[in-house]
Amino acid sequence: MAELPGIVVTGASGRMGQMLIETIRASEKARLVGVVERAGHDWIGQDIGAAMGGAELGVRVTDDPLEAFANAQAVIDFTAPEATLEFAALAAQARAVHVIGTTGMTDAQIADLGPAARHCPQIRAGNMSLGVNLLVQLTRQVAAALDADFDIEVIEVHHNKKVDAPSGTALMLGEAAAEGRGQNLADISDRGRDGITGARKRGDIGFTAIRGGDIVGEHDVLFAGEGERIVLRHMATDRAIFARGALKAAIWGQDQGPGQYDMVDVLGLSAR
Ligand SMILES: NC(=O)C1=CN([C@@H]2O[C@H](COP(=O)(O)OP(=O)(O)OC[C@H]3O[C@@H](n4cnc5c(N)ncnc54)[C@H](O)[C@@H]3O)[C@@H](O)[C@H]2O)C=CC1
Ligand SMILES: O=C(O)C1=N[C@H](C(=O)O)C[C@H](O)C1
Repeated sequence: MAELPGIVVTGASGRMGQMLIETIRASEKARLVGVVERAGHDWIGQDIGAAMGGAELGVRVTDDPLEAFANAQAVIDFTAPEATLEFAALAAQARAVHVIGTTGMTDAQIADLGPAARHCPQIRAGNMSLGVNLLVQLTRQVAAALDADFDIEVIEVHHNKKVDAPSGTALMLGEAAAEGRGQNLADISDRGRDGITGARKRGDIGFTAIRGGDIVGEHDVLFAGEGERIVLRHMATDRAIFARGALKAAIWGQDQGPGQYDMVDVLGLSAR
């Protein structure tokens, strides 16, 4: 019987890193073979299970990603944009599937991921949950069915530690709405209103970001017309939904050639 795919988790001490480690540990379809944290972190050298406050898992936290990736079939990476760029090059070198959940990347940083994907499958999504990826499709359909008499606003709500805005999910939803209208989001995006902004521009897609407490992640797409409103909503109450999606992507990626993929590919959702 073929050995289960060996997976490395980067950003091991993070909110998502720990959730991913738990998810892989509990899975019968993959093995945890490495965990990476940034140099200088307290957990470097410790057993990851013990560092997380539980039983030892026999995997030590390292700050050497190249060494960790060398023996892995997949890398699951929910860290920060600069780190993800470094990991993309190293995953390519190791020919390991690179699953990228990191958000807040600039367009230039996203373009810089391209060369690495010539050597390994690279699966990236601002949200790895089934529910949000379905909501993206619904948003595209509703936007295509309505004209610009309906103002579109994407409202996202997250915990007070989140460092990027709009969220990666909000951008996915905004892009889907723009596609539904046959437009580029960059041309009609309205972000960061403050002061005398003037009336809302017809056809724009607005973004609102709310931060507070321990909220895992909530996204509304509001279609506001004269005398009626439609709201499409996703509410995440458990980070496990993102970890399960990422693990599914890492396993799915074992059968793919080099290239760039997203969760629509992984989940086999209907054509765009
Ligand atoms: N695509 C998705 O479904 C989801 C994406 N995210 C995104 O994942 C990212 C991480 O989110 P959280 O876990 O909440 O953040 P966090 O701040 O709790 O964790 C990030 C971890 O990455 C580590 N890190 C940073 N630079 C590193 C480096 N060079 N080498 C190794 N480790 C490094 C940090 O030390 C930290 O432990 C964010 O961009 C967030 O938006 C979060 C949830 C779901
Ligand atoms: O940082 C988070 O927590 C989340 N980030 C992702 C995003 O930016 O959309 C996904 C999820 O909403 C949680």
